[in-house]
Amino acid sequence: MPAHQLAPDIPPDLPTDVLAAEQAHLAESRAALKAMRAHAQSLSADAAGDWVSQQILQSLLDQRVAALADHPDTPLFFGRLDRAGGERRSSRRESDEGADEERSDSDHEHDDLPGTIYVGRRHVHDGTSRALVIDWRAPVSRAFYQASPGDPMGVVRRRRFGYHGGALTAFEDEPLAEGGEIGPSKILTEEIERPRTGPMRDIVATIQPDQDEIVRSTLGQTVCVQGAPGTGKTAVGLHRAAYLLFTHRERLARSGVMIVGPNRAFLSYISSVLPALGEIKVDQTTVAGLLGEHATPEDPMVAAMKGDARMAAVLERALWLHIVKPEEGVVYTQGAHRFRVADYEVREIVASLRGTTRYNPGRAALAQRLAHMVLVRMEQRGDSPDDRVQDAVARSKPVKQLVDAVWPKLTPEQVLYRLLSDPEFLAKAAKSDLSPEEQETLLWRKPYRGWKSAKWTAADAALLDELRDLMERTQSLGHLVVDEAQDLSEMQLRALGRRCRNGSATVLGDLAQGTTPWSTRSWESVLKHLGQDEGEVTELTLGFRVPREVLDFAARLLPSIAPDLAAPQSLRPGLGSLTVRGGGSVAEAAGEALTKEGSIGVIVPDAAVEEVSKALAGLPHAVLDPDSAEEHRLLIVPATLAKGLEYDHVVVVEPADIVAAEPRGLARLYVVLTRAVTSLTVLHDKALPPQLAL
Ligand SMILES: Nc1ncnc2c1ncn2[C@@H]1O[C@H](COP(=O)(O)OP(=O)(O)OP(=O)(O)O)[C@@H](O)[C@H]1O
Repeated sequence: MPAHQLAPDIPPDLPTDVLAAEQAHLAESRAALKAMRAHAQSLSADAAGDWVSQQILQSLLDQRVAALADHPDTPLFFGRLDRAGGERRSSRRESDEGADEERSDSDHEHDDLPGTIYVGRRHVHDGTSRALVIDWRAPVSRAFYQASPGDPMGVVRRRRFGYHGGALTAFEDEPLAEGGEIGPSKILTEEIERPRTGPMRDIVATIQPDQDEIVRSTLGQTVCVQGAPGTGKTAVGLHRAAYLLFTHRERLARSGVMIVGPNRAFLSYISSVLPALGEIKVDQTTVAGLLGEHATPEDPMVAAMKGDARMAAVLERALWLHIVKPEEGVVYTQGAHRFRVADYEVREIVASLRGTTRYNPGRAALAQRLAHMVLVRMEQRGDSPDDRVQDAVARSKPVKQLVDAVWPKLTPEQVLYRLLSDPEFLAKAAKSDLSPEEQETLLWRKPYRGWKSAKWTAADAALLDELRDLMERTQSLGHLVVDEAQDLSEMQLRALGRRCRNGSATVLGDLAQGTTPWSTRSWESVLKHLGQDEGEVTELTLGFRVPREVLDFAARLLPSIAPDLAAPQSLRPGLGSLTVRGGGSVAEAAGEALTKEGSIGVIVPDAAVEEVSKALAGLPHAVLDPDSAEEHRLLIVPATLAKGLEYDHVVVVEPADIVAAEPRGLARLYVVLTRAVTSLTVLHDKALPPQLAL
């Protein structure tokens, strides 16, 4: 076991000379980072030739300066590796597959590394380019997360550092070269146990080996992670984004990386993790943010039907049904001359374009092909028209009129409006893909007066997006991280799939936490609809958030909501963390929680928010508001917004009402019962669901 198993306060048996040396290294690294920042600040964008280039260069320099900021409360390094041999050696030997394809600048500087390296949040070097701290994402840092006595990966000793505020106050050694077992790390446990305040924080210092495997999987690999509540899926997804951006900086700067989460409260909760890791250029959004903020309420049965992947073929037919069989040709007049394209020629062109192009480029191509035929006629007459003439003919009135009549200009809204309001048109588009009853389900009960006044729902947003893509190709990003993916409909998955068509994805979720009527039952199906069939499904099994006692309690719901999943495991026993109270007062429970350290979430049925807020009138509190930057220790959280969030102390009010509020209410209850880090208090006046009865 470690030579120096230490608490974060300076322990009496600490070898002070070793600690002093490490503190000196921290001071030296901080000074070097300051110098790197000063150097970046001194660089001028004036060297760039024109004004636009100057602005671009200046923005790059500003980003570089921002990335080099030293946050005094955040440890600059958290680990050290003493590698076999001790002499300077090359990190090339330790490179991994992904990093071989493309290397960041800082990696080039790692070619000749000292035998002892410090692993931290960013790369720091002194004036002679000696590496003082190495980025956790560099290939050589991998051993910090993966090395074990069974496979030391060339590491003799791993040292973990403990910090108090910004000061280095402890360390703990793990000898790796001597074989045998190493016990649990106290510093690691303390980091995991640290009370939560405010938004989610990064886990770079304590990423576990199985999590690290996912974080460092190569850019081309789509990974799908099934994991029980609190196993670190979200954390892993965010760290993978940071890892990929570091390893493939140039490529991903061009194509982009995006995080898609379940709601704005969740986005606000995770928003500071990537910036803390120096990654400020990642879009974080919700499905609604991506597909359109349409939120007209809708019967879940109808929404489920609209979310079915069979709609894709129906939409495709609906769009192409708008093409009218050409019955006439075109006559183009130039001076005294008339040039004709016959009706059968127009039919041939249309037939050859159909199915070989998206709708809008097809329209443009039809105009150009007609113009080209006119040009051929001109040439046959002895003229020598050039490309400009072809463009002019393509834009001419007779050609435009014919194109509009045969291949009409459309918007996605027009097509969907027609589909949802015209039974005959729907029947034609649906063919045998949808039964008459299913078609009936889709049709608006009360059609809108026109497509412009139609009010769209969240499920419609995915249909409109599908149509938009049939008209014009959607641009693909380099990598997409999709959180809480179990809740997405097949059509939503297709929409996200388009956005990583030429890239890859990290898909995160838990089949047991599916709360929508269209929640998936299998990850293979999710990958299929995402268009990433080759994706690898993997599982995280150890929970970091929820104490065992609480997790075991919540897991009683599993046989009813996800019978195929194994019971989740928790890292932390958390004895005494669970209280179940019949007839207890919410003000009293919240008051008790306020006497302890950390954040408090009072999770209530959505309909009870106001009532509970009144009951807590005597205590400073707020209702969870994703758009407010204000921080409150005591928050009332509507049950439907709790997904992905966590609080030190959770009070769950009236489980029976949470279950009764929606068709997958039991799964919702499982979600809310698994938000607690330290304690869970369940208050009920009504009977608990039978699965939970103690
Ligand atoms: N290796 C780790 N070291 C320290 N903390 C960790 C580690 N992995 C996860 N955590 C912490 O555990 C908590 C749960 O992580 P996270 O929210 O990523 O889990 P999740 O699997 O997405 O949960 P849920 O399914 O409930 O949304 C977070 O506070 C996270 O920081």
